[in-house]
Amino acid sequence: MADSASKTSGRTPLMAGNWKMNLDHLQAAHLVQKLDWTLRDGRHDFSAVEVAVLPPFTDLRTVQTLIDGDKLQLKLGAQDLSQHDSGAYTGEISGGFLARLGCTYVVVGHSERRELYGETDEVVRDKVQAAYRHDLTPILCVGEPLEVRQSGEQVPHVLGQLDAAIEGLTPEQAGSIVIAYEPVWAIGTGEVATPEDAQEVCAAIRARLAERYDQQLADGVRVLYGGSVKAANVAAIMAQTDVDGALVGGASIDPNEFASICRYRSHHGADA
Ligand SMILES: O=C[C@H](O)COP(=O)(O)O
Repeated sequence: MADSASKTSGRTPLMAGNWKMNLDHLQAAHLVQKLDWTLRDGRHDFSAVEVAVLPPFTDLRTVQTLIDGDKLQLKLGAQDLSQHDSGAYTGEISGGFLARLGCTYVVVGHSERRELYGETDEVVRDKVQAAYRHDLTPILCVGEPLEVRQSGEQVPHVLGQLDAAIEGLTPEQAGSIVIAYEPVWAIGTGEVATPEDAQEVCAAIRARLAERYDQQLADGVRVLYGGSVKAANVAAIMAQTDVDGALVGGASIDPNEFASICRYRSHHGADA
């Protein structure tokens, strides 16, 4: 069986839970403790499959305290950051603040930010740059809306977003980015892309990185899939050559379901 346990890419899969605007800091503490307990109980190997939680800003301090205090192996990230570092930007959050809170990752360019808050490709590019200024790893989201998919233009659409967002990155920066392919029509709809759909676009993303940088760099970049990922469908998606993890929304606020997603290899009998 061509499951992910047989992948030889050398890329460590990443399962990142984007809680979106769910769970206050008390609920966050409960979820993280339950998630950690469930993963440890299943003898999860965090070095084989990295696990990150991306809570709302107001939960970050609480989750950081738990991770530090209890020596949890979960990674922490935020869902957005300002393109600016400091100053008169009411309501905004600097990447510097996130770094001080122990964040490793920050989501940039999620389709909900692009659609609901008017984030343009230029803003996304500036936020990617801001993330690197603060030693945060961007999880750059790209993906096509339904009408683009229906017209068969998903690859050029996604590559256009990618090109705009990585403009000006050094090879060192580009080599550490995480890219999440999230078809907009699959987000929160229960309509997951087929594994072949996910593979087509994830492979095109990697090929574009190889064109712009080099093959070795592209081979090291993790490309995630996001959109209605659940325990029941994750193994088939992860079996695709160019899919290196998942950006999980709804299913990530259920600790049992998310732990099961993180342990997707065990669905095929391999220990993860
Ligand atoms: O960031 C996560 C994605 O938007 C996917 O969300 P979903 O798993 O609820 O479809």
